[in-house]
Amino acid sequence: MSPAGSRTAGRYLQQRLRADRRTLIRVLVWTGVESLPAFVAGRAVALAVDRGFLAGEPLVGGGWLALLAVVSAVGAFGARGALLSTAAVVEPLRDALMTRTVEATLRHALTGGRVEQDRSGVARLTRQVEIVREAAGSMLSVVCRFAFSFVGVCVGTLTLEPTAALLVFAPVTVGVGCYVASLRGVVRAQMRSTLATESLAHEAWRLSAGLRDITAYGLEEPALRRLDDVAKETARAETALARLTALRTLALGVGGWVPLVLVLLWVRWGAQGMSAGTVLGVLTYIAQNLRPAVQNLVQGVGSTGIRLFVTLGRLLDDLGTRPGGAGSTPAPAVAASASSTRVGERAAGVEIVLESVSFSYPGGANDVLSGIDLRVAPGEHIAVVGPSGIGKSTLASLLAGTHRPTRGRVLLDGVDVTSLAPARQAALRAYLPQEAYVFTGTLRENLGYLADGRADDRRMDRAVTEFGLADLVSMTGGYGGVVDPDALSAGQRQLIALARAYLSPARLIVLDEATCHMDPAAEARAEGAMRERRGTLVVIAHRISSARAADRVMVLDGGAPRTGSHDRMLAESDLYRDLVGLWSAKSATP
Ligand SMILES: Nc1ncnc2c1ncn2[C@@H]1O[C@H](COP(=O)(O)OP(=O)(O)OP(=O)(O)O)[C@@H](O)[C@H]1O
Repeated sequence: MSPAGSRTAGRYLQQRLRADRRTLIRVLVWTGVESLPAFVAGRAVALAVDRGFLAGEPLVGGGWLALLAVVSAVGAFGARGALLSTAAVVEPLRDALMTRTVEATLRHALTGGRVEQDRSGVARLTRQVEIVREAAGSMLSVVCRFAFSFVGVCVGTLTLEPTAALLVFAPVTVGVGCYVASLRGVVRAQMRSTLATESLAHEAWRLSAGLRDITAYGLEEPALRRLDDVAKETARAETALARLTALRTLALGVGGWVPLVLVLLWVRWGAQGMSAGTVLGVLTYIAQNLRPAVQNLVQGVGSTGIRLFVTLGRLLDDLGTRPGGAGSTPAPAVAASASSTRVGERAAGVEIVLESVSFSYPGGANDVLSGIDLRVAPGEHIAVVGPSGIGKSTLASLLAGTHRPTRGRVLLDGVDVTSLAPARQAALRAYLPQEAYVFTGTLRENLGYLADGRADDRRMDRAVTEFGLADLVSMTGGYGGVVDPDALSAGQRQLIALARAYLSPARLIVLDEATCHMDPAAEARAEGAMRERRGTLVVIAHRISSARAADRVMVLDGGAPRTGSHDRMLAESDLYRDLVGLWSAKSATP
């Protein structure tokens, strides 16, 4: 991602919106209809109170409220139109990005690129395109709704009491204005933080890959200094981002709460002879319409908006600056492991759906897992975290079909996993528990055990490079050498099991702490290779690096599980924050 990425993204979005003005106007018209209640709500409440209920005319009061109900129904109809017209803006954007992705891939393939690498890259870019589509739709709705609600509230309040309108208009303009002005900096800080995190991963990877040479040449100190510099830059970038993100709360406070406080103070001490209906009307405008609109705007722009700019910036960077770049967007740590060694035939991902899944062990008094709902998209990479004994391994075995839910269903590509014949199950998914299974036999037999006879030496070479098994191959004297499981370390056994799953045609891989006996560098390398392999990946994580690298984290805490990105879970889940703290402390302990 180049630093100009967000500017490129902004220009691209502007071009797209300008090119389709008519659809954009439709969005505005429908959002206007949707926002009608914001124009009339306070006024209708004021009239209902003053001319109806307080004037002893309940029918008149009821009539005004009924009118408000009708306007709300029209607003709901408008919401439908707004949604459809937003889709009409966003879908062509998605199509255009997809077309560029496919064109770039074909161009690369025709000019001698590696088709295998492109395939995996297209999957990654497709995911990015989907993120852009969702975020662009959401941003368009949020911004248009805020604009109409703000105008509606100002106009409505003006018709009720001009001074109150000023008390609303001024703080919202200041709060939202300052926030919008700070956004450029926030996007830059977000990009800096993303780049710094990636550099850190890259540096750590380089270091671990070259450890032997570093020790041989006595270069430990400069290598550590370099890593230290990158780590410090990451810390600085994260701190700067956190500071700017705090502005969001300030903007919410100024734009959302200050108007309410000012109006209440003014009613108490400044307003002369203001009717009860007018006070209620103004408060209705603020509480019902203005505050939610400000909140949605600030939160939406702060998370979805930034994601949109950062993702689109990266995507355009990859498609534009590297015409053949459709296959070249892995994070550097992954890219390093994704050398020229790719498995020739890649599996497409499995869709996982959990429908109200509960499970208790026979004789157990309570459910270990209760009412879990989850959808994992094909090709998605999800990390499951939670305290010891919460049911992570149980969940893994339910996904693999080795346990049957007490209630609910686990569907793989729409089929109940427990209804699949064992051979079909085994072909669809590879499930690796903590203790890896290695048998007395040749290394070739061990590695190719799940590959259905399709793992030739060329593919095995690739797996060996990906997982750093070269030493083991020399130790056994080649693929034909016999492996003695008792002579291997637990980490070596896990590497063999991982390489075996990697070579299998399984479209779902479930790793239940399957890397727990490896050192962090070997683990990062192995998980990187698994991510590159495409297919759906579920990792029961026991290190922060696994959770950070996943598309989504699922936090099991005994209640309904939460899922979201690493950053989102950090912000939303106390338990996840605690776990991350614990992991960080552990990894810092010598
Ligand atoms: N075969 C079993 N029979 C009865 N209870 C079991 C069995 N296996 C696990 N449990 C219990 O189910 C609960 C969840 O266990 P599970 O191994 O899924 O948790 P976990 O979160 O993966 O733990 P850890 O992080 O320590 O691996 C625990 O209370 C455990 O004692």
